[in-house]
Amino acid sequence: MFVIAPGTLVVSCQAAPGNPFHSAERMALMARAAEAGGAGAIRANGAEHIAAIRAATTLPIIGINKLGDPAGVFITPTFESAVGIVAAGADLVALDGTLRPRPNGTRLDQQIARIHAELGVPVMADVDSLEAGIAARDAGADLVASTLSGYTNGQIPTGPDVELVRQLAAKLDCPIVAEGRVRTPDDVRAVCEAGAYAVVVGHAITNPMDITARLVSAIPIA
Ligand SMILES: CC(=O)N[C@H](C=O)[C@@H](O)[C@H](O)[C@H](O)COP(=O)(O)O
Repeated sequence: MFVIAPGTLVVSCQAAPGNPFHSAERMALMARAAEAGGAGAIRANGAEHIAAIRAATTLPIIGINKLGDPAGVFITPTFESAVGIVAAGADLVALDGTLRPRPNGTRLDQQIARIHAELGVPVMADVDSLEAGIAARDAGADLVASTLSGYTNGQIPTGPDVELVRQLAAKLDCPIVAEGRVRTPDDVRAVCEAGAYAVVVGHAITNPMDITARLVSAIPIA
């Protein structure tokens, strides 16, 4: 049971501190707007925002809890960080599934096993490579997502990692979720043709600052 249906567009309703939309109420409005537009699920960060979104929509929620240093493992890095988001209403927990060292020497397979056993929800591993995806599936992940591709080394690419989605879909026996820099209908088609089970879109829908900056940067300098 994967919580999200095949062919779902998931809208990531996140706003970091410093973003004028950084509040639970505003993220709940984003979730309602996403639902009205046809989204089939929401991705959200932190117990407070998830609780507000849970009260505003019946859509499934992929919950995360960003903690610690963004240069390392910071998306739901421990079992403990998953407890509050499930209590707040998350139906599925997403967590860092890269091969990087985890906090306090914890192991991915142990974290996933505890989430399954004690919280009773499926787990989606956010990975950055085929190798990490294979390891995360072996560790018990129910779904694998391309979320962290482009963020763990070097320069951040402009578009989604369609090739990683294709490789994960060809190799793994679980749903593959395309996430990260999906911005246009062509991007959505490309990741779906590559084998994505579902597609997560964040900034291109829920971050007006990012949308504005991209359009401003397209204005020719006089
Ligand atoms: C790398 C990282 O921290 N990704 C985060 C994961 O939750 C979010 O900041 C992204 O917005 C989300 O993955 C959706 O991606 P995009 O906003 O590119 O559509």
